[in-house]
Amino acid sequence: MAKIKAGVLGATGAVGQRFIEGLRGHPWFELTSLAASDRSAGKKYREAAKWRLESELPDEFADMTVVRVDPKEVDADIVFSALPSDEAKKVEAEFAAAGFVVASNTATNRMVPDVPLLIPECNPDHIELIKIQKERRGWEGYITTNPNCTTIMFALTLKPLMQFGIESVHVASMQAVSGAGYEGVPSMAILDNIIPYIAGEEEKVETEAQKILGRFDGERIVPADFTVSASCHRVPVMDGHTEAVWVRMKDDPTPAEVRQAFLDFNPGLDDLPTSPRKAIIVRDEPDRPQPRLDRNAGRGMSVSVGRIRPGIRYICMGHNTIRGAAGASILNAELLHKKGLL
Ligand SMILES: NC(=O)C1=CN([C@@H]2O[C@H](COP(=O)(O)OP(=O)(O)OC[C@H]3O[C@@H](n4cnc5c(N)ncnc54)[C@H](OP(=O)(O)O)[C@@H]3O)[C@@H](O)[C@H]2O)C=CC1
Ligand SMILES: N[C@@H](CC(=O)OP(=O)(O)O)C(=O)O
Repeated sequence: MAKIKAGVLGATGAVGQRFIEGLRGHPWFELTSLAASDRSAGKKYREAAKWRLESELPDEFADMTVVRVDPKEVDADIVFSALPSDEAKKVEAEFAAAGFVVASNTATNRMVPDVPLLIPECNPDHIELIKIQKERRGWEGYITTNPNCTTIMFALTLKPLMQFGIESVHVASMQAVSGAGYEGVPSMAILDNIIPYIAGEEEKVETEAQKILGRFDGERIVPADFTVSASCHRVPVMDGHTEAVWVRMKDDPTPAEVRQAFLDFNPGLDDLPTSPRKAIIVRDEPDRPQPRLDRNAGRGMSVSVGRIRPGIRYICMGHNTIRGAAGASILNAELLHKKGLL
């Protein structure tokens, strides 16, 4: 089978680099185009990007020439978007209109009614929106999105709890510095410190999960009927968002029932290459999960949960630039391919 040609928009950035890492040697996708700003276009990737991951910059991409973020310059069937939101707003629709499948990691289109906000383990049926989106807009291509990196961790853990009738969720996040990009938080601001504010984050966290866990009624997504109240904080951790979660449920399950629901959760995505063997990993030690020890579980795609207590209260944690960003988009693209939409 010929591989599907993939491009990365914003390929030189923090998330762009994770895309390159995640697409290297992918069995279905071949990375054919690396796009970034005019500052980088025309340069070899190794000159344009400061490679900041622990893995080596793959040789096969180091000498690729970076192109501009322009549908006429990008050679691909699908583009993974890791652009700043304001730039994404301008160009993602242009790419979709030009016939590209756009798997976007940016906030720009997530809450647009005819754009699926996907977590394959939670709402694979929401891809039905794609047909509606294409008809409405008259596009050859289409846009899908993945959630904010804080939303995705707790939304995934809520999926197996939906059976108990979720009424309200409270979440307090402890977010890694990589979520803000390499130059996002100065070291003098975050070392020996916690910053109890992340611009725009609580608004996203308080709305996205209801769309993800909502019901597709044949025309639109009817949001899930629970409230989310969030408090978001930046902590001096490199990678891995940790979240304290309180969930009130109509059936008032015990911690043992909640633990069992997490253990039983099997979304049946074993045939997708980026899918972890376990989407949710239950840690029974009293002091887990921890970002340094648990963020790479399932190659960065598992969400670890622990400290399940009456209330119901628990901690969840996952890798913010893999499960929370590039890995999430790649998993979405794999779902689209499996469903014949790519
Ligand atoms: N799912 C999630 O929650 C997460 C999402 N994100 C989102 O992913 C996106 C990328 O974040 P991150 O990688 O940290 O950002 P970076 O600042 O590290 O990278 C930005 C990338 O976009 C390119 N770029 C910047 N401005 C322009 C422009 N005007 N035209 C074309 N390309 C441009 C840059 O190219 P150059 O190097 O040439 O300047 C670079 O490749 C953001 O929207 C961010 O919010 C990030 C983390 C997690
Ligand atoms: N706000 C997240 C990362 C991010 O960019 O989120 P979004 O994709 O919703 O803009 C963080 O700082 O950790």
